Amino acid sequence: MSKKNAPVSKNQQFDVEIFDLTYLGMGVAKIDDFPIFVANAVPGETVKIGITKVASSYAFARVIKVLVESDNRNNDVDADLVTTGIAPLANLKYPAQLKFKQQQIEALLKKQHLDIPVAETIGMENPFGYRNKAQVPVREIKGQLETGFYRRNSHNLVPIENYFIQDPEIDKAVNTVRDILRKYHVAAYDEVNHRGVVRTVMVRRGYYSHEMMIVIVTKSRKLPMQEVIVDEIRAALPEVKSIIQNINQEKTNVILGEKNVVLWGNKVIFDTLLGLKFAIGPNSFYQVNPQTTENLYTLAAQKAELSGDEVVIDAYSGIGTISLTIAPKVKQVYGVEIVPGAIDDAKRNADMNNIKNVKFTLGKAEEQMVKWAEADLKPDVIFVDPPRKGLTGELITAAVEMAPKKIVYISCNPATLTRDLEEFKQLGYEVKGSIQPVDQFPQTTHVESIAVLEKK
Ligand SMILES: C[S@@+](CC[C@H](N)C(=O)[O-])C[C@H]1O[C@@H](n2cnc3c(N)ncnc32)[C@H](O)[C@@H]1O
Repeated sequence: MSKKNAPVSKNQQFDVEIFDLTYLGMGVAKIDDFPIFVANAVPGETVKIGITKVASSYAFARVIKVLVESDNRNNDVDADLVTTGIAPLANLKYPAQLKFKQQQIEALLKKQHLDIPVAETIGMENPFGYRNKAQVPVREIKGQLETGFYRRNSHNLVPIENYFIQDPEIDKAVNTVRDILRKYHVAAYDEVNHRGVVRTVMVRRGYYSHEMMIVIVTKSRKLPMQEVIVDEIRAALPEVKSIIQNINQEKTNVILGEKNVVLWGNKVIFDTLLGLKFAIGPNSFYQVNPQTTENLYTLAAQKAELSGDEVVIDAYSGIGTISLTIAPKVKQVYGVEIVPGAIDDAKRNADMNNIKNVKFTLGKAEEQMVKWAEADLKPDVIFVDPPRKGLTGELITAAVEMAPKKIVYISCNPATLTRDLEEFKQLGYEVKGSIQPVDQFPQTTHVESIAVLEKK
C-alpha cells in the first residue's frame, strides 16, 4: 500500500481500541487493517487519537482523550517521562509491566517456533530511583543551557529535573552541575552546527559506597572556567570522588569519546557488589541496577550448579563482575572483554579482592572463543552476557565445540536471545527448564533474562 492509499492522513482524529503493545511500549490500534502506533495508550483502552505521522504501511498517533481507561493504566506519572525515552512503560502499573516483559519473550519464542516456557518476571520491591548512572544530554533552549532527555524518535530536548528512575542523588547532581555551567556561561553543544562546549553530563553513584563520579563530556579540548567549576561541584556535592572531562570531538551519537582528563580526584569510583569491591572507570560498562544485578548474578550462579571444580569462561566480562563473583565457587575463570579500560578495571578488581584464579584477556569474544576452542580449552560452564546485538555464529559454534556441560546466557535483548537459542538448538544445545526474566530496567521496555542451555 502506498502512503497515498493509507486510510488515514495527518491530523485526522479517530476513536480506536488499543489491542496490543509494541516492544517499544506503543499502543497498537488498527483502522481498516492499517496499524496505528499510539504513544501513551494502554491495551484494553478506547482512546480518541490524532494522527501525527503517516508512512506507507503504518502511522503514528497521539492520545487526545482516553475514553475507556484500562485498569492497568498508572495515572500517577508525568507524561514527559512516557513520551521521552526515560520511562516509556511508566504509564503501566508495575504488575502489568512485568507481564509485558514475560509476554515479549513468549511471543519471540513463538516466532522462532521454540517451545520453551518463560517464568514470571522477577520484579523489584521499589521499582523507582534505581539507576546508578545518568547520561544526560546538554543543549541550549531559548538562550539557556538545559539538561533533560530527547523526546522519543527525535533530537528535541525536553528539560527534566526529576528523572524518576535514577537515584535521586544523581538527579540532584545533574541539576547542580547544570546550574554551575549556567552560572559560568559555558556554552551547550549545538549538534546542528557541531559547535559549543558541553555535550553530556554523566553521573555515576555507588549504591553502597555513595561515591560519585561526574563526567563532563565536551566537544572542545578545553573546558572554560575549569577550576571554578570543579571547586563549585566539590563544594555543592561532597560525595564526589572523581571529576572527569571526557573529550568527544566527533559528529556522532556515541556519547563518550576516548580521551579522559581527570580534573580532580580519582580516575575511578569504587562500589560493592555481592560483597566484592569494584573499581569503575568512566568508559566501563557497569550494570545500572545494582539491586537486581545481585539477584541476577546469584540466580545465574545457582542455575550453573557449580560444585567447585569447574573451569569457566565468562564471555563479555566487562570489569569482571560475573567472573569475580563466581571465582570463589570454581577452579578457574577465563574472561574476555573488548574495552581496554574495562579489562584494566577487571584486573585491578581481581587484585583488590585478592582473587587469583581469574585470567582476563582483551579482545573480541567471538575471536577469543575460537582461539580457546583451537587451544582445546574444555570449560565446564560458559557464561555469555553480550550487548544487545547478541552472539555471532562463530562464537556459538566455538562454544558448542568446547562441549561445556552448561551455557548460561544472560541477555538484555530477547530478540537476539531467541535468535541465538534457535542456532544453539541446531547444534544440539537446548534450554533446560524455563527462561527467567529479571526486571533490571523497571518503567522501561528493556527485558533482561537468563537461559541455561545443555547438550541434548
Ligand atoms: C552486557 S555487558 C556485560 C558486562 C558484564 N558481564 C557485567 O555484567 O558487568 C556487555 C559487555 O560486552 C563488551 N563487548 C561488546 N562487544 C564485545 C565483543 N565483541 N567482544 C567482547 N566484549 C564485548 C562490552 O564492552 C560490555 O562490557
